[in-house]
Formats: sequence, structure tokens, C-alpha cells
Amino acid sequence: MTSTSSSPLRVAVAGASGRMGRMLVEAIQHSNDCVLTAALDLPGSPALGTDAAAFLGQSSGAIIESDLRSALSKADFLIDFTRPEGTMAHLAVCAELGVKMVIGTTGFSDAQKAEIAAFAQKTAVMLAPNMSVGVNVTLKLLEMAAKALNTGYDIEIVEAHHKHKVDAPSGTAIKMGEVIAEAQDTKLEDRAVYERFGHTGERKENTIGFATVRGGDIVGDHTVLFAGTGERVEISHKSSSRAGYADGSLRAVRFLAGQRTGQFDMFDVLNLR
Ligand SMILES: NC(=O)C1=CN([C@@H]2O[C@H](COP(=O)(O)OP(=O)(O)OC[C@H]3O[C@@H](n4cnc5c(N)ncnc54)[C@H](OP(=O)(O)O)[C@@H]3O)[C@@H](O)[C@H]2O)C=CC1
Ligand SMILES: O=C(O)C1=N[C@H](C(=O)O)C[C@H](O)C1
Repeated sequence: MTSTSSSPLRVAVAGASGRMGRMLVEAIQHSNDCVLTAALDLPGSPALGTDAAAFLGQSSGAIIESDLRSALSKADFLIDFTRPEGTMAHLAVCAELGVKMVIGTTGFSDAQKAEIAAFAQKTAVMLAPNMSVGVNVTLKLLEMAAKALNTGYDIEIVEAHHKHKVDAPSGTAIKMGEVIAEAQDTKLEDRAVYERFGHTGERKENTIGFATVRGGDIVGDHTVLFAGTGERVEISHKSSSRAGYADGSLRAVRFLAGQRTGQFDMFDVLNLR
């Protein structure tokens, strides 16, 4: 982890008791250059009033609260892995107060994505459906494969996640589809097939199919299949821990420390563009 001699970066975490919220609290507790100054959960959460690091048997000094403005008054960055409606409400106040935001939430509508872009004119925002280094390198591999396998290969994206996930396909799977479509000078919206059932007829040429698996505690698997005649290429990424998402989020915080406004993604953070 990077060590600096300057003041630590003051970070608030939204959804602090969630699966990712807890990973983020743990990562911040272990970091040399970030400090947890505030933690948010929804009104009614049993965690309100407790120390955000209590589940680790530690004290962070950040007491979980539900008052957004109070939390943001103590922080320069908000890391948000919640739900689209929560993230949008948080972003409006971050933009007003100049708090920079790392957004990991997935499942935004096109209208919400446009709103995020507008808010990013007022504060710096890093939005990515997957913060792991491995997934972002996989996206680059997909770009290369999609260009080279431009004709004669049927593209299918298969993702698997735990039974608690509420959006489908995953934000990462959609991003993979977008990267592939763009590398082939097309748009995903013109090619995506999200559902198949019953008498579907033969596969339509140039479509990009999506398949979703949900079960148990699967952290996150993604495979893209380029199925040709006589051969197929499979590019896969499998997460066995959420730690990589949290580490990537802290890298994003450090990146945003050098930005005033604008919307960025993990390609910017990891210098992969
Ligand atoms: N970009 C990335 O790398 C990754 C992205 N994700 C995404 O992050 C999001 C969260 O995932 P995960 O941690 O597994 O989910 P969880 O359900 O475990 O946690 C979500 C947290 O947000 C809170 N929350 C729910 N609704 C709202 C709201 N409207 N406003 C504020 N807070 C709210 C929940 O509170 P309560 O429990 O009280 O409902 C909970 O604390 C998902 O969209 C997921 O796809 C996940 C992993 C990696
Ligand atoms: O909900 C999850 O767990 C995950 N969500 C993200 C997504 O939708 O792509 C990232 C990761 O796959 C885990």
C-alpha cells in the first residue's frame, strides 16, 4: 500500500454494513494513506450508532449514522456501493458540497447515467462496474479479441454471482458487451440479446447473447465466448474474494485526489486507456 507523508485522505463509506461496505472499511483500516472519517447506513439499520469497524473487533472512530450531510461534512471522498437510488441521492449532495465520489454500484438506467455525467461537472466522480485490476485487464483483452475476431464468431457473455445479487446481467457483463461492441464499431443496444426461452429460432447473426447464473456465495465469474466454426475462444475472469474490489476503490480515491471535476473509470485509474 502507498505510504505518504501528507495528511491522510478522509473517506466516508456508504452502505457500511453491506458486503462491499465491510470490505471497504477493512481495506481503509489497513491502508497507510486513507482514514475512515464517516460511515453511512439506512435509517433503521441495526448497525446505526456502532463503530464501523466493530465487526473486525477494531475501532475506527467512525460511528455509523444515517445523516448524509453530517457524514459528508467529515469527508473529502465518499465510496458508494449501495443501490442506484441511494447512489443518486448521495451524488446530488456530494456535487453540492464538492465531495469526490467513487461509485461501484451497478444497475443504473440510461437516465441515471446521464445524471451522473452532469453531476461530474461539479465534482470528481469515478464510476466503474468492477474495480478489480484483473477484470479491467480482461476488458482490454476483450477489446483485442473483438477486433481480431470481428467476423465468423458468435459472442456470448456468461456471468455467475451469489444469490443475493439484485441486478442482471451484472454491470461487468454489460461493460464487457459495450467494450466488444465498440471495438467492432457497433453499439451494444443494437446487438444485445438478454433473454431466450421457448422456440427462439436460430441464433441471429451479430448478436451478443447474455446468460445469468445466480447461486450460493459465488463472488463473481465472467466468461466471454467467441464461438467460431471448428474452434472457440473463451476469456474468463473469476473473483474468489471481494478484496480486489476494495483495493481498486482505494486506488480510485488516490486518483481522484488529483482531480477537481470530471467523470473517470478504472481505465483512467489504472492507466489502461
Ligand atoms: N464496482 C465493483 O467493483 C462492484 C460493484 N458491486 C455493486 O455494489 C452494490 C452493492 O453490492 P453489495 O455490497 O453486495 O450489496 P449489499 O446489499 O450487501 O450492500 C448494500 C448496502 O447499501 C445499503 N443500501 C441499500 N439501499 C440503499 C439506499 N437506497 N440508499 C443507501 N444505502 C442503501 C444496504 O443497506 P441495507 O442492508 O440496510 O439494505 C447495504 O448496507 C451492487 O450494485 C453491486 O452490484 C459489488 C461488488 C463489486
Ligand atoms: O453484486 C456483486 O457482487 C458484483 N457486482 C458487480 C457487477 O454487477 O458487475 C461486480 C462484481 O461482479 C460483483
